Amino acid sequence: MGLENQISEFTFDTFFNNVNGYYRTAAVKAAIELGIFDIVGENRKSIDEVANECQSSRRGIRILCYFLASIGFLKVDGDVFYMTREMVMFLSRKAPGYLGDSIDFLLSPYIMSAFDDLASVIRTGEIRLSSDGVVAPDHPQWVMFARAMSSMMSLPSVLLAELVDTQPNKPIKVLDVAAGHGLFGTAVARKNPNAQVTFLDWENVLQVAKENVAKAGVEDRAQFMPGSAFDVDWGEGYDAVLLTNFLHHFDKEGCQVILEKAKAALNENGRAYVFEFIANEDRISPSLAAATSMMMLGTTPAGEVYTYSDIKEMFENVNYSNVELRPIPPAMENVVVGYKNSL
Ligand SMILES: Nc1ncnc2c1ncn2[C@@H]1O[C@H](CSCC[C@H]([NH3+])C(=O)O)[C@@H](O)[C@H]1O
Repeated sequence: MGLENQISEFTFDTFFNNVNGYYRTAAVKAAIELGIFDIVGENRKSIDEVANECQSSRRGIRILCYFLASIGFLKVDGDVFYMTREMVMFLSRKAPGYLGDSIDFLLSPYIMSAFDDLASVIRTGEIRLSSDGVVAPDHPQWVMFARAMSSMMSLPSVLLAELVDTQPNKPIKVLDVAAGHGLFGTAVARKNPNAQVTFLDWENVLQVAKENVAKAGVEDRAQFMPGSAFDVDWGEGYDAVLLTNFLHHFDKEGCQVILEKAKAALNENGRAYVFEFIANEDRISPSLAAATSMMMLGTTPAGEVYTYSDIKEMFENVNYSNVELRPIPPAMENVVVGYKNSL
């Protein structure tokens, strides 16, 4: 049963499919680890063939593959399994849109442990992870994030660069805050040969950004600024400040501190670009926005996913002149552009 049906009508299945939701997690993780999506790929494979190729028990593969087909991760025709074009695009290791690496971060024991006792997190308002969870200084989890999640950001980073670099080849100065893998700033540097880009993040995470900057061949136009975005001096005169997947880790006050720092660092025509999962005003769609809020509930002291009106209000509270929502399909995230001064 698809998620849409589950939310439109509560049934017996709704209860058990959600209580047993961890079977889905386990099955998808096992399939990625066993290489099942690479074995099936663009082929049609029988249970015996899959079992042989991944050197696994026939019973295990049979039960797993039928379950994967029941949750939409494989197609089945009798006892032959195959994948749709979309499945191949996201699940085949060699496809550019491959999502499988994200489990290294999303299903890491550290992140999963944040949800061991969610009721107590909610009752006490305190996360189970030590100190500030994933927003603690120099948190090693972000190095893993930068490696595991970068492939998901390669298309969005190119789409955001299109928005940022409106006048081709004009010298511009860009600050990529909480850069992680650094793909967003790197995409601007690749698009515009006269762009200078500064990458800000924890020292350990910047090592990954440096690798990606070198791979893109733009190291001569890259600077690195280690430390906390809340503490370090960002400098000034930037045409663009990129805030990608950062604000949802903090409460509104924290976000406003960041937006205010961005405003002070921008030049008179400068713009801040917030790239985020944005919840619709109903706060239940898109479902990944509501799910990302759950992630923040478990792993950060105060973060959550915001609606466009929340983000607009935060920008307005720190006196940006204009705020505009710019979807960049097919990315699931949206961009909110804040203009320091009127156009
Ligand atoms: N206080 C902080 N100062 C600077 N970076 C931080 C801070 N807290 C968390 N981070 C970084 O915030 C990033 C969030 S993940 C977002 C990474 C990237 N901008 C992307 O859109 O994919 C991680 O790289 C963290 O290391």
